Amino acid sequence: MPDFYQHDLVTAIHDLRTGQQSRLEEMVRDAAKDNRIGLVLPVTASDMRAEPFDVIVKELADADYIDTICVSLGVAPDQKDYDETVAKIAPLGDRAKVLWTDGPEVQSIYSELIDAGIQVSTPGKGRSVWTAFGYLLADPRIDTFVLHDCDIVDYDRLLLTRLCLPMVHPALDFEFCKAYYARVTDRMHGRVVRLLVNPLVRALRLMYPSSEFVRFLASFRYPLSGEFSLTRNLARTNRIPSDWGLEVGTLAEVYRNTSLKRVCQTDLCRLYEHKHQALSLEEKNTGLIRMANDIITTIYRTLASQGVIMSSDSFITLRANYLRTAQNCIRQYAADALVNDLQYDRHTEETTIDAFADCVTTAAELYRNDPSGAGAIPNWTRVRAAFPDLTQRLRDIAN
Ligand SMILES: O=C(O)[C@H](O)COP(=O)(O)O
Repeated sequence: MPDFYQHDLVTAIHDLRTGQQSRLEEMVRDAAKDNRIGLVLPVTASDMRAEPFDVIVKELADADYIDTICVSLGVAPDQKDYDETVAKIAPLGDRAKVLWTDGPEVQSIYSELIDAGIQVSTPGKGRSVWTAFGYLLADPRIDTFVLHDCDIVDYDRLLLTRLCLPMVHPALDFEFCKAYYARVTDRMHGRVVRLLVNPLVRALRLMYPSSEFVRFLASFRYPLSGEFSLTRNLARTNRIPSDWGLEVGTLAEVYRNTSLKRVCQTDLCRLYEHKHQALSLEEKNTGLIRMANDIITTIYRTLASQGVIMSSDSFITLRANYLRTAQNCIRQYAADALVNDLQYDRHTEETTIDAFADCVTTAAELYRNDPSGAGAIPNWTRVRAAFPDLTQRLRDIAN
């Protein structure tokens, strides 16, 4: 995306197509001598067996600037899932370990935490990431934590380089770096970002103009990207939502725990493609509708925690305003698609925003029934206060 526009609150690191991969890697390699990097790869058994994971492992074999790799394996009930993952990552050497979150040892740690009143009962990417952060925290040498998904089609190391460099380069002082990209094949994807989050955040800006958090959210070009890097300190102090609110919830924690000038977003310089979830308008508790509900509820809860009062009337106005804004977005996407020679199914897009408008209302109910949301996993600072040796135990399990 070769433009150099900067949003007001969050620095954008653009891809101006001037940096050579070898040169960028050399910079990361130099910087990583003093600022060690730990990489978290959350993976399910089915993703581990899919082609993108093989490509990722092949590419990472040459990423010698990554000190430690924690493959957090979930949705993997069988011993053979674990054994196969261990075999697959063997080319990465001793720096890479599999943390099997469905395995008996990690499960017994979760039970211990639940007995002590620490909420880790919801399986999913949030819990896998949290557990992997614990594994990395046990090693005091690791300063920067990086995370990316394992279903990225056409993965190449440049993506990793661009996530690491803003964090580790000694001339820069960022504490959190979020990826952005366009999700495009022969059509535009990223339905939740394009058709829900972007118009919803615009509607929220209109209704709550003094909310700096809403302005912060509006500054991200792809607020749902699953790829980000952060300092050890933030990895320790951020709470992690265990549901689909993970990405937006992480932004809320970053907003709370660091200064805005230490936050940036980086263009991963690619048309990013991954597997797609179904959008079933009938099934309210699965796929993209479930994702939408979790995301909106996380936003409501975050606003409430910042003192914003949302009444029944404001939810009615928000829904109406969201819908109008989303319709405007569809007009913009249709124009963009046409000039880029992409397919564009306007009818499906319109049906989708109707379904998301219902989510704006459903999430209001969810929020009213549980305003503070018991779902987030406590941060590692709190957990380590209760269980000082826990991170080391995770390390011992994986080693
Ligand atoms: O990023 C998003 O909007 C959601 O993950 C859905 O993405 P998709 O429309 O590309 O499946």
